Amino acid sequence: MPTSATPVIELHDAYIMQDVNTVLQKVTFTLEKGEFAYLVGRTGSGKSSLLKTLYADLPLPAGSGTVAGFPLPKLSSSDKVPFLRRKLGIIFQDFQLLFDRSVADNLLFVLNATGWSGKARKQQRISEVLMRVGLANAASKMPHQLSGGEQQRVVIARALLNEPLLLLADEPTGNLDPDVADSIMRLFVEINNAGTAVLMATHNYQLIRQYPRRVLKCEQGQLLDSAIAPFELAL
Ligand SMILES: Nc1ncnc2c1ncn2[C@@H]1O[C@H](COP(=O)(O)OP(=O)(O)OP(=O)(O)O)[C@@H](O)[C@H]1O
Repeated sequence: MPTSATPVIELHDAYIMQDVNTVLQKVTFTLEKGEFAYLVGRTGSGKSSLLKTLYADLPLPAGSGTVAGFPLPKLSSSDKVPFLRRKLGIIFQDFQLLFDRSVADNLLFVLNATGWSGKARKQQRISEVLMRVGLANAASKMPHQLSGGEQQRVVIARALLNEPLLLLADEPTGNLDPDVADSIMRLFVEINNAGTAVLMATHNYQLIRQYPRRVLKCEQGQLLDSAIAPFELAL
């Protein structure tokens, strides 16, 4: 099991592949516990593919890597994927809420799927995460009664249910207007300040300038790292 000094992500000479095509090669980087990094790069440069590899939706065919202490090679085809996913919070641009049930039931669905028991315990956890994202009064609402920003907060609450070590976010502010994007970003900063590592793919350079952090950039099949060699942010 990981110790407190174990990074949450460790990739060494990793190959990120889509089918038979190499998207990124020789990817080497480490994300420490509680660290925050952006993931940038042009459309099609490999951000989503890298994130998918990290949550074992794509295999790691060459190189080595661990996420939350789980070795990635061969993991995507094993029955251990759910154990990895319980250590992660995964947030996509399109919210993927279940629109046929309330906010509380969306969260309950995940608690039930991840082995929680005890009605009172589950209600308590749902209240806690909704409070955390500033939606204490939204439990009984249906997703369509919420704004886009509020729906994204529910998605973030859902990702926090199992106290993840790491949040992987793919364009979490992509469909939101600038003010709402800023409030979602502040929420990510708060969550990160409380100790959860965050890797966030984004095209929003304004947010990066406003909340400067380490930047990983997918470019021409490689991953550049601002912590090793600073680069211009412009696309
Ligand atoms: N399901 C798939 N099957 C085959 N190739 C894919 C698949 N998804 C993406 N690709 C290809 O992999 C490459 C990287 O795509 P990826 O979605 O990782 O880029 P991205 O940087 O996340 O782009 P965007 O900013 O548009 O989301 C692209 O060439 C893309 O066409």
